[in-house]
Amino acid sequence: MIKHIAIAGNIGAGKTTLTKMLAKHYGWEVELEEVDNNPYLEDFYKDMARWSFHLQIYFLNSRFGQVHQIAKKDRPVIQDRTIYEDAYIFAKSLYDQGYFSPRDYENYLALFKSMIKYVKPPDLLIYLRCDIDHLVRNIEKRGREYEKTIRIDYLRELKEHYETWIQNYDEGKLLIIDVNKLNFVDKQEDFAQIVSNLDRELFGLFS
Ligand SMILES: Nc1ncnc2c1ncn2[C@@H]1O[C@H](COP(=O)(O)OP(=O)(O)OP(=O)(O)O)[C@@H](O)[C@H]1O
Repeated sequence: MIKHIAIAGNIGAGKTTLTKMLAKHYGWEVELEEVDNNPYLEDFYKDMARWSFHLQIYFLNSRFGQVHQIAKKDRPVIQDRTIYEDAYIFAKSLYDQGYFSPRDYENYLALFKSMIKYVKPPDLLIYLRCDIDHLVRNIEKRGREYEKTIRIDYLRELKEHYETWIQNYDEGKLLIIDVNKLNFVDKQEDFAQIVSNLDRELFGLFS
C-alpha cells in the first residue's frame, strides 16, 4: 500500500500548494517544509557562501526528523520536498557554484551518507517539472522578501540538477507532472487531471 507520498521540485514549482490540495482531496496527513522558523534562510539568501553549510545542516536534520515522523504514522502522509533534494540538488549545486568549500561539502556528504541508511524512500515520488520563467513568475507572485535576491542562473543550475536526479531516480515509483501548462489552483479541470494520473498510480491494477 502507498503510505508515503512525496512532492519534489524546484523553488516556486508549486509543491506546497499542491501538497495541501492533494492532502485535502485524499484525506492524507501533511508534512510541510517549515520556512517561517528557519534560522538561516534569510541570511543565506544575503550571503550564500557564508551560510550554505549551516543552512544545509539545518535542512538535513529537519528533513531527517520528518522522515522519522512519517515512518511512525499508520495513515498515508504527503511530504513537501525530500531529503534527496537537499543533498543531490541544493548541496551539490551550491558546491558546484563554489559556495561550499570542498572540505565542508565532504563533511556534509559523509553525514548525509550516515543518515540515509536510516531513511526509507517514499512509496511514490511526484516530480513537478517546471520551466524557469514559470518559476520566476510564481516566486514573484508570492513576494517573499528574502527570495528577491534569487538569481536566474541559480534556478537554472538547480533545474539541471533536478533533471539529472530524476532521470536516474530508482528508489521507487515516480510520477512526473509537467506543471508549465497547468493551473491547478484556479482551474478545476487541471487539478482533476493531476488527480486522475495519481489515481492510476495509487489504485491502478498494476500499482
Ligand atoms: N536544502 C536547501 N538548500 C537551500 N535552500 C533550500 C533548501 N531546501 C529548501 N530551500 C529553500 O527554502 C525555501 C522553502 O520554501 P517552500 O517550502 O515554499 O518551497 P519552495 O522551494 O519555494 O517550493 P514551492 O513553491 O514549490 O512550494 C525556498 O526558498 C527554498 O529554495
